[in-house]
Amino acid sequence: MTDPVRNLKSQVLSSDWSRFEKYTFEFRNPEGTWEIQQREVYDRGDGAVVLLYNPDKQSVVLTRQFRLPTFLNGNQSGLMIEACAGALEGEDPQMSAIREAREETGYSISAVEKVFEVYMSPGSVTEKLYFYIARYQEDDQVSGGGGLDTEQEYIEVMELPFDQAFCMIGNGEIRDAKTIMLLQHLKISRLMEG
Ligand SMILES: Nc1nc2c(ncn2[C@@H]2O[C@H](COP(=O)(O)OP(=O)(O)O[C@H]3O[C@H](CO)[C@@H](O)[C@H](O)[C@@H]3O)[C@@H](O)[C@H]2O)c(=O)[nH]1
Ligand SMILES: [Mg+2]
Repeated sequence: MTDPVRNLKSQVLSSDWSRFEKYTFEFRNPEGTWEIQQREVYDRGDGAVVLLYNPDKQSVVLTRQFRLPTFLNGNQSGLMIEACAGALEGEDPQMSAIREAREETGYSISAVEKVFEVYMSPGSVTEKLYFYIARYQEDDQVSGGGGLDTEQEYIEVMELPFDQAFCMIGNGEIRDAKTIMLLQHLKISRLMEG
């Protein structure tokens, strides 16, 4: 297959916590003609998300934390209910999911099950997010979680009945894409039905 892009050039607009670049490139359009395009792209690396679930208790573990971008766009409290997630820190995505579960929720899980890999916002963000689910037991909780103090995360851990969490998608209390995807995955795959 012919490469769809040639003469790719970029200008760094910001390079601080993450990288924001403006790309200019030639794109081979469906008619086979090369045309010049420009796109601004945000690169904050890849991430991993894991939904902890317990079919015996019919429960899931979620987190609640302040998310500035949502506050800037209509979410008055800025709080978001999410499955635990985090940026990959140079490690295997599975290990990252296990580490984030421990840091954010306090649950020490030893294995996760892969669901899928997804580009969450392909028009502007490079991030690929690795999705996992993991069964947990009550005695897997080895600390209160809450995230790293050094990262000023202030994460609240919420253990909820699965049915309640699922209803919270419908009533708008849960409006984070990765979390909705994983709750729906649990439902579709009937993993909560024993
Ligand atoms: N100083 C500074 N700190 C930042 C910035 N952005 C993030 N941080 C800090 O870095 C921490 C990153 O925490 P993680 O748990 O690794 O990531 P996350 O914010 O939970 O992100 C996860 O969810 C995102 C949204 O769904 C995903 O985009 C991301 O890949 C990951 O899965 C944040 O809590 C915050 O303390 C920034 O621009 N500046
Ligand atoms: Mg996180």
